[in-house]
Parts: sequence; C-alpha cells; structure tokens
Amino acid sequence: MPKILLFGAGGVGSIYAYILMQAGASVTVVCRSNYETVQEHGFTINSAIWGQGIHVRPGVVRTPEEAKDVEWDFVILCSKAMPGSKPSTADIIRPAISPRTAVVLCQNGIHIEDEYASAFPNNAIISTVIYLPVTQIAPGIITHGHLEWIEVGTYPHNAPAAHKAKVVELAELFRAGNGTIHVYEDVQVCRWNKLITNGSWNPICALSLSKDIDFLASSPLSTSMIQSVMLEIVKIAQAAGYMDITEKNAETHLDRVLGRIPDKGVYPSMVADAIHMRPMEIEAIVGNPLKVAREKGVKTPTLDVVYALISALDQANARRRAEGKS
Ligand SMILES: NC(=O)C1=CN([C@@H]2O[C@H](COP(=O)(O)OP(=O)(O)OC[C@H]3O[C@@H](n4cnc5c(N)ncnc54)[C@H](OP(=O)(O)O)[C@@H]3O)[C@@H](O)[C@H]2O)C=CC1
Ligand SMILES: CC(C)(CO)C(=O)C(=O)O
Repeated sequence: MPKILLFGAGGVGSIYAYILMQAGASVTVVCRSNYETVQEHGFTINSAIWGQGIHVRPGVVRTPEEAKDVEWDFVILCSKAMPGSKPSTADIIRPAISPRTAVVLCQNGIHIEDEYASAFPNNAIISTVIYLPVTQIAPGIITHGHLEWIEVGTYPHNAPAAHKAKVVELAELFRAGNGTIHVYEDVQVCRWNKLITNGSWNPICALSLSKDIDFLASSPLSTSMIQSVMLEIVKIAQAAGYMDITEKNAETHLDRVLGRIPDKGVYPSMVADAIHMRPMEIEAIVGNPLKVAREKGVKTPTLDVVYALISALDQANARRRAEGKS
C-alpha cells in the first residue's frame, strides 16, 4: 500500500486525498488552519460529479516534521505556489522526504519546479497541471464543480527511467481511485496551455471579485480584455519555444467558460485569497511569465497592467493583515 503525504489540505488537497484513498493508498494530510476540524470530522466533499456529503477521513498531522518517521512514497504539494517565500516550501517539507519519495507539485503557474529539483536533486520531481474547480468554503467543507482531470510528467522531461516509473505508479493510483489522469513526455506544454486560463481569469476575477461569467457580462470591454491577456500568454509561450500553443488554445479556454453560460460562473482559486486577504499566487501565475516575456522581448501591455494592479492589491492586503484587519 503506497504511503502518501499531502501538504496543503485545502480544496485540491482534500479531493486528491479522496481519490487516492479510494485507490487504497494510505493517505495523511498536513493541516494548518483546518487541523482541529479535519482531525475530528475529516473532510466533507460536495461534488457536482460524485455527489453530496462525501466523508473522507485521512490521517492528519500538523507539520511535515511530525510525519518524518515514515518513508513516504509520494509527498504531494497542494498548497499555493509561492516561489521565494521564506522559509521555502522545500525546506518546510524536507523532514518528510526520504530517498524513495517522489515530490509531486499539484500547483498552478510556470517555472515552479526548480526550487524542489535543487533541494532534492536525487528524488523524482513530478509536475502536474490540474483542472479541478474546487473551494474550501469552511474548514473541512469542500465544494467541487464539474471538471476533474490532471496532466502529469517528470521534471525535467528527460528525467531518469526510475523517475518516469514513479509517474506511471502515480497514474495507476489515480485511475484506481476513479480519477482522470494523462501522462505526458513533456508536461511543460500543458503548463503553458493551462496558463492561458490562470494568467487571465485568476488575477482579473480576483481584482474584480467576480466569477468568470459575471466578469464577462460586466462591461462591453471585458471579453476583449480577457482575450488580450490570453493572446499575450500565447505569444510568450511561443517565444519560449512552445510553438504548439496557438490562438486556437486561447479560443478553447474561452469557449470552455462561454459554454457554461447561462449557468453559474466559477470563482478561480485566486478570488478566495483576495476575499480573505491571503497572499496570492502572483509570481507563479503572472510574474514568471512576464519575466519570460521580458527575456524574449515580447510586448505584454494588458498583462503588465494586470500584474501592476494585482501586485498592489496583494501588498494592500498584506498591510491590512499586519494591522490585524480581516
Ligand atoms: N482551487 C482550484 O479550483 C484549483 C487550484 N489549483 C491550484 O492548486 C493549488 C492549491 O490550490 P487550492 O487547493 O485552491 O488552495 P487552498 O488555499 O484551498 O489550500 C491550500 C492549503 O495549503 C495550506 N498551507 C499553506 N501553507 C502551509 C503550511 N506551511 N503548512 C501547512 N499547510 C499549509 C493552507 O493552509 P491554511 O488554511 O492554514 O492557509 C491551505 O489549507 C494552487 O496552486 C492552485 O492554483 C489548480 C486548479 C484548480
Ligand atoms: C480555472 C480553474 C478552476 C481550473 O481548474 C483553476 O485552475 C483555478 O481556479 O485556479
């Protein structure tokens, strides 16, 4: 029975605990603000796909340090990606990493893997791209929408065969737990593709405190603003060498949202962080792509404005947190 430690027991972490436990894995989650609730009651998942009131009771610890006596097969990161945070997430999870552990990144954004590849140079690093609209609406209470699939591959793409075998092992587990998983030789292409959605909707909906469909309906300029950001991301991806990312990908991402009208819209994950004044994944999702744009000489006028505004909001929220406001 594989032993899995999930770090970051929010929306994504709780759903993956559910899938992997259904596969028969032994799952422990690292909880922070929701520790007492999850320890006592587990998670309750209300899913548009699997049904309401699903109870999930993984093992619970407060820190990776508490989990250091087990040789984990997989440590799966489902916390927000915060490159450059101090202490680094790699240092926080280090006590739980043994030579056999594969480190799995279930996080949005690009260029987030190096921190882990440098910290754990001999371990398999598995990078994933997640389509899973999910929110922890109260401690341990999870709402999940209509999508569920994950794309995976090693980091770097030409990792040793033993690391590729860990990807296959993870894929088999997801399938055994009725999850939908696709293995890629180079998952970075998938990251750039998903960035079209996250680099546009996440900060724009966070800035406007809107669901995606509500933002589109909010003014005659909103659709073209989303399209401009999506097309700028396509240009950055191509300049970075990902020529398979084209305007067609941007169209598909926009169509996925337009296809939900007139149903309810979705709050991208960054909105909850904006509302609750938590740090937002700005560098992983917007800053890192802009660094590539600058290196490659790609003009990104709309994304530049989005970055300036979302960074200012993030800093305003940090000041309000420091003043004890909630
Ligand atoms: N939600 C979604 O719809 C989707 C999210 N993603 C991506 O998946 C990743 C996870 O997102 P999501 O599940 O929404 O995030 P959440 O904010 O719901 O959960 C993150 C969890 O990580 C915990 N955490 C952070 N730092 C620590 C720490 N030092 N020790 C213990 N726990 C910690 C948080 O605890 P605490 O409550 O104490 O802060 C929180 O429970 C992100 O990269 C996101 O962009 C991808 C696709 C869809
Ligand atoms: C757009 C979505 C919901 C896709 O799963 C997402 O990635 C996010 O909210 O961060």
